[in-house]
Amino acid sequence: MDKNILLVGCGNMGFAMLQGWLSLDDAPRVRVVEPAQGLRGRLADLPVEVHAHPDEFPAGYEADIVVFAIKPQLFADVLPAYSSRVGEGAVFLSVAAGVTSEAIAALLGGKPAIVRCMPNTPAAIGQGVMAVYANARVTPEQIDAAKVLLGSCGMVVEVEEEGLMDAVTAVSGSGPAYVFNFIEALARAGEKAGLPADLSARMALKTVEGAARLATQAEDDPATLRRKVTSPGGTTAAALAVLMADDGLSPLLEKAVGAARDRSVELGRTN
Ligand SMILES: NC(=O)C1=CN([C@@H]2O[C@H](COP(=O)(O)OP(=O)(O)OC[C@H]3O[C@@H](n4cnc5c(N)ncnc54)[C@H](OP(=O)(O)O)[C@@H]3O)[C@@H](O)[C@H]2O)C=CC1
Ligand SMILES: O=C(O)[C@@H]1CCC=N1
Repeated sequence: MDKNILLVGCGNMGFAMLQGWLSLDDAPRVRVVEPAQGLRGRLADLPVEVHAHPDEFPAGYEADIVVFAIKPQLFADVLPAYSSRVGEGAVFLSVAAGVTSEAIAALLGGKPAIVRCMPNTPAAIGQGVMAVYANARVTPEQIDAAKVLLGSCGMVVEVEEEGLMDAVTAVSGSGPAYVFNFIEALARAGEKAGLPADLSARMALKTVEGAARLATQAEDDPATLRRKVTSPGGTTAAALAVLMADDGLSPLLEKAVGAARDRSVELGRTN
C-alpha cells in the first residue's frame, strides 16, 4: 500500500502488528519510534526506519497513519509531540486499552481523525482479531486504508459504538492470554495425572490447536463438537461435570472478562 506509517512504540503489540504489515505483498513504508535500545535492535534486519525519538525524523517527513502502541499511562506525555508531525489528512490510530477517542483528540489538539483498534498478539502471524472504531472525522478512504493495514494482521471487525471497545478488549484483546493460561493449566493437570512434563505440555498445546482448527473448519458449532467428544457415561462427561458445574469455567470466565472490561473503563477514566 502506498502509505507512510509511523509506529510509536514497538513493544509486544507494536512489534506483532509490524510483522503483519511487513507480510503484505505491497508493504507500506514504516518508520518506528522506540526508545528501548534492545527493542530497536530486533528491527535492524527489517525494512523499516528506526528512531529513538521523533526529533530524528528527516525534514519534511509526514505520516499518513500514525499508530500509537504505547501504554495508556503514557498517552498524555507522548501524544502532543505528534500533532504537528503529520500531513494533512493523516489519521491517528490508537491500540491502547481504555483511552477514548475524545481523550486522544484532546491530547492532539484540533479535530483529528481517530481510529481506535483493539488488536491481539496473534496479529504477528496474521491470525489476530483487529476490532476498529472510527470517530466522525475519519473519511471512508481513511478507514479503508486502516482496514487494509490491519487486515494484514488478521480479521478486521468494525464496532459502531465506542463504549463496546472495553468489552472487546476483555474478550479478544486480552483473550490470547486466557488461552495461553488454559494451555499451561491443562499441561500442569496432565503432569499431576502422571505424565512427563514435556509430553503433557506438547499434548496440551496440540489439543488446543487441533480443537481451535476443528471449530474453525467444521460445520458444527462448538457445543455440538463438545457433545461429539462426550461419550455417555465416559471420561469427558466426568470432566465436564466439573467444568460445567455452577461454579465451573463459565462463571469464572464471566468474572475474568468482567474484571478486564472494568479495568479498561478505569484506564479510560485516568487518561
Ligand atoms: N500486549 C497486548 O497483547 C496488547 C496491547 N494493547 C495495547 O498496546 C499498547 C502497548 O502495549 P504493549 O505492547 O503490551 O506494551 P509494551 O510495553 O510491550 O510496548 C510499549 C512500547 O512503547 C515504548 N515507549 C515508551 N515510551 C515511548 C515513547 N515516548 N515513544 C515511543 N515508544 C515508547 C516502550 O518502551 P519502554 O519499555 O522503554 O518504556 C515499549 O517498548 C497498550 O496501550 C496496550 O493497551 C492492545 C491489545 C493487545
Ligand atoms: O493487558 C492489557 O492491558 C493489554 C490490552 C489488551 C491486552 N493487553
